[in-house]
Amino acid sequence: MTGSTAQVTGLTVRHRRTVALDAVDISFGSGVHGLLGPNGAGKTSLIRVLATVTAPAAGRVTLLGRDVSGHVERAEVRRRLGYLPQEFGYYPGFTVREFVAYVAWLKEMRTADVPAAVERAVRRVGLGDRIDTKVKTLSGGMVRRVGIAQAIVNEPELLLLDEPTAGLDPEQRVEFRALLRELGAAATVIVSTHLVEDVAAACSEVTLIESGRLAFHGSTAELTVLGKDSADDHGDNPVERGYTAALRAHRAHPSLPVGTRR
Ligand SMILES: Nc1ncnc2c1ncn2[C@@H]1O[C@H](COP(=O)(O)OP(=O)(O)OP(=O)(O)O)[C@@H](O)[C@H]1O
Repeated sequence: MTGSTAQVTGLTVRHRRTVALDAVDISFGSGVHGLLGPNGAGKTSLIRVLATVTAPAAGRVTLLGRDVSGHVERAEVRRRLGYLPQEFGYYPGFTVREFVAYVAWLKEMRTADVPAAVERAVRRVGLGDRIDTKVKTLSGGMVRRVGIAQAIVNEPELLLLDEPTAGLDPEQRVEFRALLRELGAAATVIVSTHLVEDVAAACSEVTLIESGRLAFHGSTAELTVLGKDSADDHGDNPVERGYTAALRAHRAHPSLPVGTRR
């Protein structure tokens, strides 16, 4: 892994009395990173901090070489990142082209570059033939793909996708994983998912969060080995067994992330 694109140290996020992330240290370099963990583990909280949507209660966040506690740095970083929120809002009267172009404008892309960038992003998510369709008339899975198109329109160096495969049918998921691998060749891609198959198929690195702490950070191959070495056989495939083994090891010794590489 070369230099880190996103790094957090001592990251603490609170939602009123709930501690969503508890002094987490982690860094992400180029490639596709899967973010896994049980419901309520803190995945969305981490992605929202990396997207500069939420300010942490404590800790330092460095994205694309900039400390984003300053608003000038934050504005610069926002132009260079892409973000698909878990619940993504859109203007229903907009066509796909209008909506993705609107996001390009928000990211302050050069006006002359926008039309071609919009067409390319929409084609990459397989919606080229729907580009002039109103978003509100599309299926849930297609709307999700519009969400991915708006996240990649500026060819981001850091791409954050919160459950991008939710609502996609099996064929779309397979195509989407191929797109993820392609995007990960040039950028740092962080994808939260509940589907261990997404991680096995598309991610080179895995970060497992549990109760606001890091339970595992390493390569997908390392997680798989953990599953092979495990005495119990919970899970239908090697990565699922690795996931269960890492969670159990973390629950037994919560202060020791398994496989952590700095
Ligand atoms: N707006 C909020 N107000 C209060 N508590 C919140 C809020 N958002 C998240 N939380 C709490 O923070 C913790 C972490 O939530 P987060 O959404 O980051 O988890 P997650 O891993 O993304 O979960 P899921 O897999 O269910 O999407 C949970 O205990 C959750 O209940």
